[in-house]
Amino acid sequence: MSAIVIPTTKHSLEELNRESQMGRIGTEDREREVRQISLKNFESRRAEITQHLWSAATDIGFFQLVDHGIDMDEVNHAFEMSAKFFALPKDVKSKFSLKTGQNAGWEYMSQVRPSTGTADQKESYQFTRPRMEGLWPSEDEIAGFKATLEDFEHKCYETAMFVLSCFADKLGLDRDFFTQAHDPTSPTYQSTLRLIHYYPLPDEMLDEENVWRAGAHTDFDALTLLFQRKGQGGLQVLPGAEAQTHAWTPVPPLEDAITCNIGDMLMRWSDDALPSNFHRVRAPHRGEYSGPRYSIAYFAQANTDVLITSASGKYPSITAADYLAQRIAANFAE
Ligand SMILES: O=C(O)CCC(=O)C(=O)O
Ligand SMILES: [Fe+2]
Repeated sequence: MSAIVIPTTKHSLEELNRESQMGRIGTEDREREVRQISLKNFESRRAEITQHLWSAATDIGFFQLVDHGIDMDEVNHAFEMSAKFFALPKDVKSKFSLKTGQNAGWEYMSQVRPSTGTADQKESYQFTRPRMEGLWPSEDEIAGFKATLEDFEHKCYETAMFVLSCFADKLGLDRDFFTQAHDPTSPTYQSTLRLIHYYPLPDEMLDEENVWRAGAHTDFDALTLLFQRKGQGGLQVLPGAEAQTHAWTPVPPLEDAITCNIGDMLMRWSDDALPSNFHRVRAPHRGEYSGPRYSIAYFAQANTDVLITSASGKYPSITAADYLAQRIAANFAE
């Protein structure tokens, strides 16, 4: 049995030290429930929805939004664009390579998680509104790509802001506190839409121990919205408070649901009232579907000039720019 590499680098952020401990395979726990929350008639049901969101967020930390108002056609369309992008030849995709530290552009096999010390078996394309100069494929390369992504990103933004406004109510903040902190019209906006393509796993890699589609991590952001495809499972969650059990719960890949989780930025901001959670995408086991897996994530992360403060003083204040820069540096080599 080959040993799993557990990186021992000491980081200045507490969350990175936590993450470094999470690389082992562990076990499965199918008892935890990933709740589904309907956003139907959300304006008139706001109080009720807020209770459901808060309860799920402070319990398992992952929940799935249904009746969320983003049409299945739009979701399918975004996934079509994603498939077209990743199907481009490598030398074309290289024209749109990730700008260092910027969360914009294309990368492949370059994200090394502090938990596993090995590259995720994936490629991804990040869309961060103010940083896209030179990073869009032309209309000849993929017709409608830019317009589709811009539109889809905005729908994600609106959904994320609704959820965050419910949390703001519970935290005793102004309802639009987080909306102001994520202003998409500002050049300091740094929320990101990420298209992800996990490579098919060749037979000989199926039994290898330290092969991950996405190594265990918590998200850097305030709130993540994730779109999955039917039949393309592998996402697993582990609530932070139960991290020492190393018992992971599968998150079903429901096509019509948006899977949400709290990120570290919101955990700091809420003084741990809203806990971020570990999650990962494990490699398929022998006998399971091992073809490609596509997902799309929207990361709501406060604008660069926003100061993330902790009312209790538990965490030192840090700008959202510095916070993300440290997290990105710990995941991507220069
Ligand atoms: O692809 C997935 O299901 C999860 C991706 C993820 O956790 C991430 O990119 O942060
Ligand atoms: Fe994640």
